[in-house]
Amino acid sequence: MVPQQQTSGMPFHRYAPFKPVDLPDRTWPSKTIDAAPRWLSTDLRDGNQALIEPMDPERKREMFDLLVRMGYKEIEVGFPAASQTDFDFVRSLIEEDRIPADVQISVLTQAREDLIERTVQSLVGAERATVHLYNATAPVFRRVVFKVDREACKQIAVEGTRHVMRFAEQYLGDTEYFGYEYSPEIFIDTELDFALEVCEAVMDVWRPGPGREIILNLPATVERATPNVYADQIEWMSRNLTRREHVCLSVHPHNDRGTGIASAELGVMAGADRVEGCLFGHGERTGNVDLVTLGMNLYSQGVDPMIDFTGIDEIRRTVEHCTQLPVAPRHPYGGDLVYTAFSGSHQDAIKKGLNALEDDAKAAGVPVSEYPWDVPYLPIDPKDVGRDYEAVIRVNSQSGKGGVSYILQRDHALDLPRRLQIEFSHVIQKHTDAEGGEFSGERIWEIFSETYLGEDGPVGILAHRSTNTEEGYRISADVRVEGEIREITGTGQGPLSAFCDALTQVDVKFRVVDYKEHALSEGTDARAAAYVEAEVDGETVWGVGVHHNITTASLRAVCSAVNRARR
Ligand SMILES: CC(=O)SCCNC(=O)CCNC(=O)[C@H](O)C(C)(C)COP(=O)(O)OP(=O)(O)OC[C@H]1O[C@@H](n2cnc3c(N)ncnc32)[C@H](O)[C@@H]1OP(=O)(O)O
Ligand SMILES: CC(C)C(=O)C(=O)O
Repeated sequence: MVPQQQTSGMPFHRYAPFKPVDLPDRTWPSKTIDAAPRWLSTDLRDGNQALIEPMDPERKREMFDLLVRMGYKEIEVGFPAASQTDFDFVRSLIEEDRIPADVQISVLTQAREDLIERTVQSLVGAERATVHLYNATAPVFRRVVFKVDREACKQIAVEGTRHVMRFAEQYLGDTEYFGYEYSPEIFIDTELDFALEVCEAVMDVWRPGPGREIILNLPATVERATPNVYADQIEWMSRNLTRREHVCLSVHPHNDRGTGIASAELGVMAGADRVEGCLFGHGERTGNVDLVTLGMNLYSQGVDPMIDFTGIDEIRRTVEHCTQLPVAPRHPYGGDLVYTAFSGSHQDAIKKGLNALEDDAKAAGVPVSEYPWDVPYLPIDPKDVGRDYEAVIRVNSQSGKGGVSYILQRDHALDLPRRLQIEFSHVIQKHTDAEGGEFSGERIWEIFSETYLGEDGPVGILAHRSTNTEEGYRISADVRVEGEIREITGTGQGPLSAFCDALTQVDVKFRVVDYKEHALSEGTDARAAAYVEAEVDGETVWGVGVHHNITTASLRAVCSAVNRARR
């Protein structure tokens, strides 16, 4: 019988389902995103206001410089009326001339006259700046927080906009470009017709037109619906707003349901021109939408995010330092473990994929870094964000031959034949089962060396001399057998068969089943590896030899197989 789930007993009846938007001719589902939206980083405002310990001025400056380096052109730098620290930070950016000419800073304020005046004052001397005004428009806020009806709520926004314009005229005469942003806070819970009415009333005051845009930012202040509902709301607003060509429609998703990314992406498909968020999703509660994931999602689809993520680890470290909060190891694109595979089948496919990529790029005469990426389990090339392949494959008890042999290839250029890969992965498996935990490249090499390359077994080769005549190959070798040094001779078609023939003189019955050799390095210091699969005294085993001389490497591989069979 199929298992039957039981009722949770939790009071789920306290929560109402979200009302869908009546938009049967919605167009966003068939849209694709083929260009980056405008980005606004609110790390220094929404991100900062949600920190356990808000950033001190030094950390704020570090964050600001990082955002500028990455290429953000719109940066919300604070809430200057909130505190002297916030005010002073904005002043320091302006007075110390730290804002590049192509970067627009913005500052947030409530719609209160005294706060607006102080906010505008913080911007004196800025070449480019935006004031961002908000008031909550959702029913529960009108009823509980502000105790106003719709009309009075709208008037808060309208009056606030008038104050912004008046104070800007009074204090910001020298500002080259003064921008204005308005947010009906809790937009997603606001009746759409009312959100539209308030935005229209604000626009009537600001009077957007050519060269005078207005940013209308529609926040999912607390994410409460599936992302398709937000997309419907955005498309509805985009269709119904007047003066749309002078409106920069902006989305500001939070992540309460864990779908902030989808909300932002569907919002852009629905007509948003701009996205507000924070690096690695810092911000109130579960955070603002994560700008790193959004940008890299575009990148992984072949769209230029217009933001530089090449040093993702440095970005992460700086954000961790500034926010004093860790980024989770599984965080998309930037977490420690996100390009790492422990499991055998993943490792196998990645190894094959990376090898194929190299071969295909070589065949096409294109550098690997430019060749179209198509490697299983890795959505992007980790090298594009400054990671190397070191961490891509890591070995523990879940790993198989692909991962183990990948590490030997990566660290020691050993290209193990398939059946040797299988044999050695069983050796590793015994160790991981017994010892647990992760096995480093060094540990794997240590086990490989002990298993195949040790020279202290019952049989060892000390020296060899050979002649190649018309009758065939003749070898004479000094070998150590059970501590005794013997000279043995043999003939064959090559050094390997001649040595096998010679070994019969010391009672070793050796038959080569498979053999492979390859160079490990180039130049005068070149070394080679030889792999022999052999039937020794009735048992099939692999042996490995590594030496500057390829013949010595192959004879060592034979001794390695004999020793393993006798061990
Ligand atoms: C969704 C968001 O992230 S919005 C941004 C939120 N960020 C912050 O609040 C951080 C900075 N804020 C602060 O430092 C302070 O709240 C200040 C300085 C702005 C105001 O401080 P105070 O005057 O002490 O007010 P308080 O913090 O209690 O805020 C609540 C008051 O502001 C009013 N208010 C809240 N938002 C707004 C708004 N957007 N416009 C006008 N009034 C508002 C409330 O109705 C309430 O008024 P009341 O005291 O008359 O009931
Ligand atoms: C001020 C607004 C944009 C905000 O932060 C929110 O609604 O989340």
